[in-house]
Amino acid sequence: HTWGYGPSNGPDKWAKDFPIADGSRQSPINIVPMEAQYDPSLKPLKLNYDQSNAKGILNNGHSFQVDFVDDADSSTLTGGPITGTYRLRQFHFHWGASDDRGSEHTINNVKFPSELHLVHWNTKYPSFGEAASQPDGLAVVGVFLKIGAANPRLQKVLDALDVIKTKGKQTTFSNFDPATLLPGFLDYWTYDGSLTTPPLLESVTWIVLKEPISVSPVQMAMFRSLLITEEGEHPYYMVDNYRPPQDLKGRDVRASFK
Ligand SMILES: NS(=O)(=O)c1ccco1
Ligand SMILES: [Zn+2]
Repeated sequence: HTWGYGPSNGPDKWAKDFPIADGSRQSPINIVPMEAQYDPSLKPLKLNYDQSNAKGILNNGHSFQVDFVDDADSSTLTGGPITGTYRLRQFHFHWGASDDRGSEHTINNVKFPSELHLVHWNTKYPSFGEAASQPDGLAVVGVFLKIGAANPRLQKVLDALDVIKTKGKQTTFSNFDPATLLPGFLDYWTYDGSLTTPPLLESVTWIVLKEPISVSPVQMAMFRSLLITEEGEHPYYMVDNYRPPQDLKGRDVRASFK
Protein backbone atom coordinates (compact mmCIF):
# COMPACT_ATOMS: atom_id res chain seq x y z
CA HIS A 1 0.00 0.00 0.00
CA THR A 2 2.42 2.67 -1.17
CA TRP A 3 1.76 6.38 -1.17
CA GLY A 4 0.09 8.17 -4.06
CA TYR A 5 -2.45 10.89 -4.73
CA GLY A 6 -5.70 8.96 -4.45
CA PRO A 7 -8.37 9.11 -1.73
CA SER A 8 -6.83 6.21 0.20
CA ASN A 9 -3.10 6.97 -0.17
CA GLY A 10 -2.95 10.69 -0.93
CA PRO A 11 -1.34 13.70 0.85
CA ASP A 12 -3.76 13.62 3.79
CA LYS A 13 -2.67 10.04 4.55
CA TRP A 14 1.12 10.46 4.21
CA ALA A 15 1.77 11.40 7.86
CA LYS A 16 0.96 7.82 8.92
CA ASP A 17 4.03 6.39 7.19
CA PHE A 18 6.00 9.66 7.06
CA PRO A 19 5.37 11.64 10.28
CA ILE A 20 7.63 14.46 9.06
CA ALA A 21 4.62 15.38 6.86
CA ASP A 22 3.53 17.44 9.91
CA GLY A 23 7.02 18.95 10.34
CA SER A 24 8.14 22.56 10.65
CA ARG A 25 9.53 23.09 7.14
CA GLN A 26 7.22 21.27 4.75
CA SER A 27 6.60 22.05 1.08
CA PRO A 28 4.94 23.29 -1.03
CA ILE A 29 3.63 26.59 0.33
CA ASN A 30 1.36 29.39 -0.83
CA ILE A 31 3.56 32.34 -1.79
CA VAL A 32 2.18 35.80 -0.93
CA PRO A 33 4.36 38.24 -2.88
CA MET A 34 3.34 41.17 -0.70
CA GLU A 35 4.63 39.32 2.39
CA ALA A 36 7.92 38.20 0.83
CA GLN A 37 10.94 40.24 1.91
CA TYR A 38 13.19 41.61 -0.84
CA ASP A 39 16.76 40.54 0.08
CA PRO A 40 19.40 42.60 -1.79
CA SER A 41 22.07 40.15 -0.65
CA LEU A 42 20.54 37.37 -2.78
CA LYS A 43 22.71 36.63 -5.81
CA PRO A 44 21.59 35.93 -9.38
CA LEU A 45 20.88 32.27 -10.12
CA LYS A 46 23.52 30.51 -12.19
CA LEU A 47 22.34 27.35 -13.97
CA ASN A 48 25.00 25.74 -16.15
CA TYR A 49 23.89 22.46 -17.66
CA ASP A 50 25.68 20.15 -20.08
CA GLN A 51 23.09 18.66 -22.46
CA SER A 52 25.19 15.52 -22.78
CA ASN A 53 24.49 14.70 -19.11
CA ALA A 54 20.87 13.80 -19.90
CA LYS A 55 20.58 10.03 -19.39
CA GLY A 56 17.03 8.68 -19.40
CA ILE A 57 13.34 9.32 -18.87
CA LEU A 58 11.35 7.23 -16.40
CA ASN A 59 7.71 6.74 -15.40
CA ASN A 60 8.04 6.16 -11.63
CA GLY A 61 4.31 5.74 -11.04
CA HIS A 62 3.75 9.19 -9.55
CA SER A 63 5.44 11.45 -12.12
CA PHE A 64 7.93 11.11 -14.93
CA GLN A 65 11.48 12.27 -14.52
CA VAL A 66 14.49 12.94 -16.73
CA ASP A 67 17.62 11.67 -14.98
CA PHE A 68 21.09 13.16 -15.39
CA VAL A 69 24.63 11.84 -15.02
CA ASP A 70 25.76 13.55 -11.82
CA ASP A 71 29.27 12.10 -11.31
CA ALA A 72 30.96 15.43 -12.14
CA ASP A 73 30.35 19.18 -11.78
CA SER A 74 29.15 19.49 -15.38
CA SER A 75 25.49 20.37 -14.77
CA THR A 76 25.35 22.70 -11.82
CA LEU A 77 23.40 25.30 -9.91
CA THR A 78 25.36 28.03 -8.13
CA GLY A 79 24.60 31.54 -6.87
CA GLY A 80 21.09 32.45 -5.81
CA PRO A 81 20.46 31.79 -2.10
CA ILE A 82 22.87 28.87 -1.94
CA THR A 83 26.56 28.63 -1.15
CA GLY A 84 28.75 26.15 -2.97
CA THR A 85 27.88 23.95 -5.93
CA TYR A 86 24.80 21.80 -6.41
CA ARG A 87 24.59 19.16 -9.16
CA LEU A 88 21.49 18.51 -11.27
CA ARG A 89 20.09 15.05 -10.48
CA GLN A 90 16.74 15.03 -12.31
CA PHE A 91 13.80 17.12 -13.37
CA HIS A 92 10.11 16.21 -13.27
CA PHE A 93 6.67 17.79 -13.30
CA HIS A 94 3.43 17.89 -11.32
CA TRP A 95 0.08 18.53 -13.03
CA GLY A 96 -3.70 18.43 -12.69
CA ALA A 97 -6.59 16.53 -14.25
CA SER A 98 -7.72 19.88 -15.70
CA ASP A 99 -6.06 23.21 -16.46
CA ASP A 100 -7.42 24.83 -13.25
CA ARG A 101 -5.00 22.96 -10.97
CA GLY A 102 -1.75 21.00 -10.92
CA SER A 103 0.99 23.19 -9.44
CA GLU A 104 2.31 22.54 -5.92
CA HIS A 105 3.31 26.06 -5.00
CA THR A 106 0.59 28.67 -5.42
CA ILE A 107 0.80 32.45 -5.68
CA ASN A 108 -1.87 34.28 -3.67
CA ASN A 109 -3.65 30.88 -3.66
CA VAL A 110 -3.66 30.81 -7.48
CA LYS A 111 -2.91 27.37 -8.90
CA PHE A 112 -1.14 26.83 -12.22
CA PRO A 113 -1.82 23.81 -14.46
CA SER A 114 1.66 22.40 -13.89
CA GLU A 115 4.98 22.96 -12.12
CA LEU A 116 8.48 21.88 -13.21
CA HIS A 117 11.03 20.87 -10.58
CA LEU A 118 14.78 20.79 -11.26
CA VAL A 119 16.36 18.80 -8.41
CA HIS A 120 19.99 19.49 -7.39
CA TRP A 121 22.20 18.17 -4.56
CA ASN A 122 25.00 19.83 -2.59
CA THR A 123 28.43 18.54 -3.61
CA LYS A 124 29.72 19.03 -0.06
CA TYR A 125 28.06 15.62 0.46
CA PRO A 126 29.25 12.40 -1.26
CA SER A 127 25.94 11.52 -2.95
CA PHE A 128 22.35 12.57 -3.63
CA GLY A 129 21.11 10.09 -1.01
CA GLU A 130 23.39 11.50 1.67
CA ALA A 131 22.59 15.10 0.69
CA ALA A 132 18.85 14.40 0.82
CA SER A 133 19.15 13.79 4.58
CA GLN A 134 20.88 17.13 5.30
CA PRO A 135 19.18 20.49 5.96
CA ASP A 136 21.25 22.15 3.21
CA GLY A 137 21.48 19.08 1.03
CA LEU A 138 19.13 19.84 -1.87
CA ALA A 139 18.07 22.82 -3.97
CA VAL A 140 15.00 22.56 -6.18
CA VAL A 141 14.17 25.17 -8.81
CA GLY A 142 10.42 25.39 -9.39
CA VAL A 143 8.97 26.79 -12.61
CA PHE A 144 5.24 27.39 -13.14
CA LEU A 145 3.60 26.39 -16.43
CA LYS A 146 0.80 28.65 -17.65
CA ILE A 147 -1.75 27.88 -20.40
CA GLY A 148 -0.90 29.67 -23.64
CA ALA A 149 0.84 28.95 -26.89
CA ALA A 150 2.40 25.53 -27.35
CA ASN A 151 5.90 25.49 -25.91
CA PRO A 152 8.33 24.02 -28.48
CA ARG A 153 10.96 23.50 -25.74
CA LEU A 154 8.67 20.95 -24.03
CA GLN A 155 7.99 18.93 -27.15
CA LYS A 156 11.05 16.62 -27.03
CA VAL A 157 10.12 15.62 -23.47
CA LEU A 158 6.44 15.15 -24.31
CA ASP A 159 7.19 13.12 -27.43
CA ALA A 160 9.13 10.64 -25.28
CA LEU A 161 6.10 9.92 -23.09
CA ASP A 162 4.43 7.45 -25.44
CA VAL A 163 7.14 4.85 -24.77
CA ILE A 164 6.96 5.20 -20.97
CA LYS A 165 3.17 5.00 -20.60
CA THR A 166 3.13 2.63 -17.63
CA LYS A 167 4.78 2.59 -14.19
CA GLY A 168 8.38 1.38 -14.30
CA LYS A 169 8.94 2.06 -17.99
CA GLN A 170 12.05 4.02 -18.95
CA THR A 171 13.95 4.84 -22.10
CA THR A 172 17.12 6.68 -23.05
CA PHE A 173 16.89 10.45 -23.23
CA SER A 174 19.98 12.26 -24.41
CA ASN A 175 21.29 15.59 -25.54
CA PHE A 176 18.82 17.77 -23.72
CA ASP A 177 19.63 21.01 -21.90
CA PRO A 178 16.92 21.74 -19.33
CA ALA A 179 18.00 25.40 -19.30
CA THR A 180 15.97 25.63 -22.51
CA LEU A 181 12.88 25.13 -20.31
CA LEU A 182 13.59 28.20 -18.19
CA PRO A 183 11.81 31.56 -18.62
CA GLY A 184 13.64 34.66 -19.83
CA PHE A 185 14.03 36.23 -16.38
CA LEU A 186 15.18 34.31 -13.32
CA ASP A 187 13.60 36.45 -10.56
CA TYR A 188 12.71 34.10 -7.71
CA TRP A 189 11.31 33.56 -4.25
CA THR A 190 13.27 31.34 -1.86
CA TYR A 191 12.49 29.58 1.43
CA ASP A 192 13.59 26.54 3.43
CA GLY A 193 11.39 23.51 2.77
CA SER A 194 11.14 19.84 1.98
CA LEU A 195 10.61 17.26 -0.69
CA THR A 196 6.94 17.45 -1.70
CA THR A 197 6.66 13.68 -2.05
CA PRO A 198 7.51 10.98 0.49
CA PRO A 199 9.94 10.73 2.22
CA LEU A 200 9.20 14.50 2.56
CA LEU A 201 12.74 15.12 3.83
CA GLU A 202 13.34 18.66 5.16
CA SER A 203 16.48 19.19 3.11
CA VAL A 204 15.39 21.52 0.31
CA THR A 205 16.27 25.13 -0.37
CA TRP A 206 13.37 26.06 -2.61
CA ILE A 207 13.91 28.52 -5.46
CA VAL A 208 10.55 29.30 -7.15
CA LEU A 209 10.75 31.41 -10.31
CA LYS A 210 8.31 34.28 -10.66
CA GLU A 211 8.01 34.07 -14.47
CA PRO A 212 6.07 31.08 -15.81
CA ILE A 213 6.72 29.23 -19.06
CA SER A 214 3.90 28.46 -21.50
CA VAL A 215 2.16 25.14 -22.19
CA SER A 216 -0.81 24.54 -24.50
CA PRO A 217 -3.96 22.55 -23.63
CA VAL A 218 -2.90 19.89 -26.14
CA GLN A 219 0.49 19.59 -24.46
CA MET A 220 -1.21 19.34 -21.06
CA ALA A 221 -3.29 16.46 -22.41
CA MET A 222 -0.04 14.64 -23.22
CA PHE A 223 1.04 14.80 -19.54
CA ARG A 224 -2.36 13.35 -18.60
CA SER A 225 -1.98 10.38 -20.97
CA LEU A 226 0.57 8.75 -18.65
CA LEU A 227 -0.58 5.92 -16.37
CA ILE A 228 0.24 5.30 -12.70
CA THR A 229 -0.44 1.60 -13.20
CA GLU A 230 1.84 -1.11 -14.54
CA GLU A 231 1.40 -2.79 -17.92
CA GLY A 232 -1.41 -5.32 -17.72
CA GLU A 233 -3.06 -3.74 -14.65
CA HIS A 234 -6.36 -1.88 -14.86
CA PRO A 235 -5.23 1.53 -16.17
CA TYR A 236 -5.47 4.70 -14.06
CA TYR A 237 -4.30 8.03 -15.47
CA MET A 238 -1.46 9.99 -13.88
CA VAL A 239 -3.23 13.26 -12.94
CA ASP A 240 -3.46 15.52 -9.89
CA ASN A 241 0.01 14.38 -8.74
CA TYR A 242 0.49 17.50 -6.60
CA ARG A 243 0.68 18.07 -2.84
CA PRO A 244 -1.35 21.08 -1.67
CA PRO A 245 0.32 24.00 0.16
CA GLN A 246 1.51 23.33 3.70
CA ASP A 247 1.63 25.57 6.76
CA LEU A 248 4.42 28.18 6.68
CA LYS A 249 5.00 27.71 10.46
CA GLY A 250 6.77 31.02 10.86
CA ARG A 251 9.18 30.70 7.95
CA ASP A 252 10.42 33.68 5.95
CA VAL A 253 10.00 33.83 2.19
CA ARG A 254 12.60 36.06 0.52
CA ALA A 255 12.42 37.70 -2.90
CA SER A 256 15.37 38.25 -5.21
CA PHE A 257 13.58 41.20 -6.80
CA LYS A 258 11.77 44.39 -5.77
N1 LIG B 1 8.79 17.16 -5.73
S1 LIG B 1 10.29 17.39 -5.21
O1 LIG B 1 11.07 18.13 -6.18
O2 LIG B 1 10.21 17.99 -3.89
C1 LIG B 1 11.04 15.85 -5.00
C2 LIG B 1 12.24 15.43 -5.50
C3 LIG B 1 12.43 14.12 -5.08
C4 LIG B 1 11.37 13.80 -4.35
O3 LIG B 1 10.47 14.85 -4.30
ZN1 LIG C 1 8.44 17.82 -7.55
